[in-house]
Amino acid sequence: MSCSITLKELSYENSSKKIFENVNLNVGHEEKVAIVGANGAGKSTLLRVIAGLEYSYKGDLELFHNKISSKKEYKKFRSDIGYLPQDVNDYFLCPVVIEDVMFNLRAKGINKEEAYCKALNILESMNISHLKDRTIFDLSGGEQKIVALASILITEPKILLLDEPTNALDSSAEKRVVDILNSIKKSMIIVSHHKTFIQKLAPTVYTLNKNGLELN
Ligand SMILES: Nc1ncnc2c1ncn2[C@@H]1O[C@H](COP(=O)(O)OP(=O)(O)OP(=O)(O)O)[C@@H](O)[C@H]1O
Repeated sequence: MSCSITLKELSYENSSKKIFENVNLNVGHEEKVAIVGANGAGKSTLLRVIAGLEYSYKGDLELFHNKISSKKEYKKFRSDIGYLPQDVNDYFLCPVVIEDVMFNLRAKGINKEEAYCKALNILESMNISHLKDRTIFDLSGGEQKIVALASILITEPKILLLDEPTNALDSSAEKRVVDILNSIKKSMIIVSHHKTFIQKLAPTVYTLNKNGLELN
């Protein structure tokens, strides 16, 4: 199987305790996998490790069959990874919605007009074009989440790491996110407590517990 993400005997501990251990996982090309588990089981930390935000792990992390053993090596793959954190507040790069959604395209050298058109298209496809000129920090938590998702999807990363993507969304926004994510053919790891959301999206579900990841 062609794997986008491979984890072998991955473990992580911070200064005071072991967060998770014995984590083994293969996520195939365009495969969608969900991870569930109790509060504090380490799901968000695991996603942060895969997203290249935590480096003091033990075991192997491979992206597209390349073993990542340093920050420098991770850099080669950073643009392939779209990471939606559980709390999106600290991750916005611009104060206005349309500017934030355009930002990563502009950073890749795409001209302003093209970036603007693409940003508008994605906001329309997510039914949030009415938010385009709003200040991000005046939006509701659910609106911020869906704007953050638009800012990630616009760059078309090969892998999506989504931490509670429907947290704070109302049912119509949740349905829109399900439809959008179902239409995207990418490798995904979705962390969520929403069982019905997961059922609609990910055929493979693991529980993270003290033994590692167990297939449900
Ligand atoms: N910045 C941090 N500093 C210290 N401990 C932390 C930090 N972030 C997380 N932890 C601890 O790591 C453990 C795992 O947290 P994590 O957020 O990864 O769990 P989770 O499974 O995502 O939980 P939840 O379902 O509640 O979101 C918890 O015991 C938490 O207290």
